[in-house]
Amino acid sequence: MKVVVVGTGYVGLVSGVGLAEIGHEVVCVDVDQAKVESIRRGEPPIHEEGLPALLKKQVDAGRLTASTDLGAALAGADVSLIAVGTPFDGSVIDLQYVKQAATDIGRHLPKGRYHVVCVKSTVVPGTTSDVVGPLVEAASGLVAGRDFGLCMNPEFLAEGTAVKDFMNPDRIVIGTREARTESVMRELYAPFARTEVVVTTPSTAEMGKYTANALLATLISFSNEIADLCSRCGDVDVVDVLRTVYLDRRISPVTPQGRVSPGVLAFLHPGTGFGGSCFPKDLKALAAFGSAKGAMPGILDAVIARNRLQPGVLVDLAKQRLGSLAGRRIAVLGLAFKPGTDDIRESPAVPVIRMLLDEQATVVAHDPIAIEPTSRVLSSPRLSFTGSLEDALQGADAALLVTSWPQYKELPQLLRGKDIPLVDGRRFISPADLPAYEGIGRARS
Ligand SMILES: NC(=O)C1=CN([C@@H]2O[C@H](COP(=O)(O)OP(=O)(O)OC[C@H]3O[C@@H](n4cnc5c(N)ncnc54)[C@H](O)[C@@H]3O)[C@@H](O)[C@H]2O)C=CC1
Ligand SMILES: O=C(O)[C@H]1O[C@H](OP(=O)(O)OP(=O)(O)OC[C@H]2O[C@@H](n3ccc(=O)[nH]c3=O)[C@H](O)[C@@H]2O)[C@H](O)[C@@H](O)[C@@H]1O
Repeated sequence: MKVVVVGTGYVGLVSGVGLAEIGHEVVCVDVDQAKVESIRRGEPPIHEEGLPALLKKQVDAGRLTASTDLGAALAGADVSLIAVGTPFDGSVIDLQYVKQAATDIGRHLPKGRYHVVCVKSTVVPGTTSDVVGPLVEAASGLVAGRDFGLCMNPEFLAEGTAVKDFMNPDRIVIGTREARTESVMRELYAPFARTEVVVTTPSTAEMGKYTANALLATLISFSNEIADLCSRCGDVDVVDVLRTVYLDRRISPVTPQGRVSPGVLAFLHPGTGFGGSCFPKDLKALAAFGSAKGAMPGILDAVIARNRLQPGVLVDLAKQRLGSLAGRRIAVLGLAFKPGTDDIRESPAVPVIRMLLDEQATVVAHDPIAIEPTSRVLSSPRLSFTGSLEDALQGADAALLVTSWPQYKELPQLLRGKDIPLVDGRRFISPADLPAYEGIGRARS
């Protein structure tokens, strides 16, 4: 099939490369000329494990091309996937990019063939049917469901593991009211024959995507709230508390050997809170959407509120350990919102560093790949960056672990014999491996 992906960010580019890998002819379209040129060279504009090799392979094979010319790209295409950003504008979801993409597609909709317009961006219920469909109809003069197909197909990949996630989907959700569109989408994903497919309405698909993110974020804030209670109890450690809870067959899967396996535990680590381009904005957009519909999204509001507190919890732990932070040298370990990416959007490292600077501390920030984007949003005469973990620890009064980069597993070895307490914002290091350890959700040592 010929597929056009509109918007070549994390979702668009990874989906495009993945669809090319399973045999489709893909054109990645973006308004950003620099991104298009980078993709044409076979160089991903984003950091994502496995993407450079796969992109190069598909570009070299001629299965994936990139363009700013949507009209040319759409000629002869079977499906277009809208994968543009859907930010939160402070009060509601901002659909300007989705609307523009829908209108642009409508203007160039292939005539004389059944083309499916599919929304992959995360959008509030009703967007595909009530916004995208009418805009494509208005721009094309054609009728949705009769002349062209309309579909919502949410994406569940996570940054850092995006390629692996796309190539091994847990489920495929096809939100459409049309049998013909369903069969086009089934053909698109036919190589993922073993994956469960949920066929439903576009609005249900939209709501399912938000609900998946909202549940994961709720589990994180729930764990963090319990962690806060644990830290006030003395001799209680949240890690074992959560292990006790989540090793329950009603929550976690049972292996063929009959043992309950970690399940959701494999994902959950109490800590500095969730960041990234999705959980924060999706939770806010869903809560705002609910309020506008007359619902009372109290749980969603509480999830957001708890998350705002978490960077401060980490800084407070450092203060409890060191007393005043004024004039102290603090190593902040990790800037990316999670390991495996150089994305710092809504990273808790940013408020952590701001709070440390407000406390008059001197900050040396370490990250293997996210220094450049962070230095564009944070600067102070008391803030420096380094790509060397040893340099970050040199002369530090304390180290604050914010992102669980695998190389931080070496910290017990690097800190041996040094009087540098580690304040673990991800419960990433075993307390037993360090003489001076503070961790979120654990009575103070
Ligand atoms: N980042 C992630 O891990 C995931 C994101 N999502 C959702 O997918 C959507 C896209 O997210 P990201 O890929 O992170 O966004 P992004 O911001 O990385 O990329 C969006 C791209 O769309 C381009 N664009 C904007 N308007 C355009 C237009 N009219 N025509 C062509 N290109 C246009 C931008 O230049 C940009 O390259 C969002 O709704 C997000 O919530 C869903 C699952 C995972
Ligand atoms: O809709 C999206 O954009 C995506 O959002 C998340 O993916 P992502 O934000 O890339 O990464 P996650 O691994 O979910 O982590 C999000 C944030 O939560 C934090 N987190 C995660 C787990 C945890 O226990 N505690 C915690 O604070 C991470 O450090 C990170 O800051 C979801 O996991 C994806 O399924 C979804 O497709």
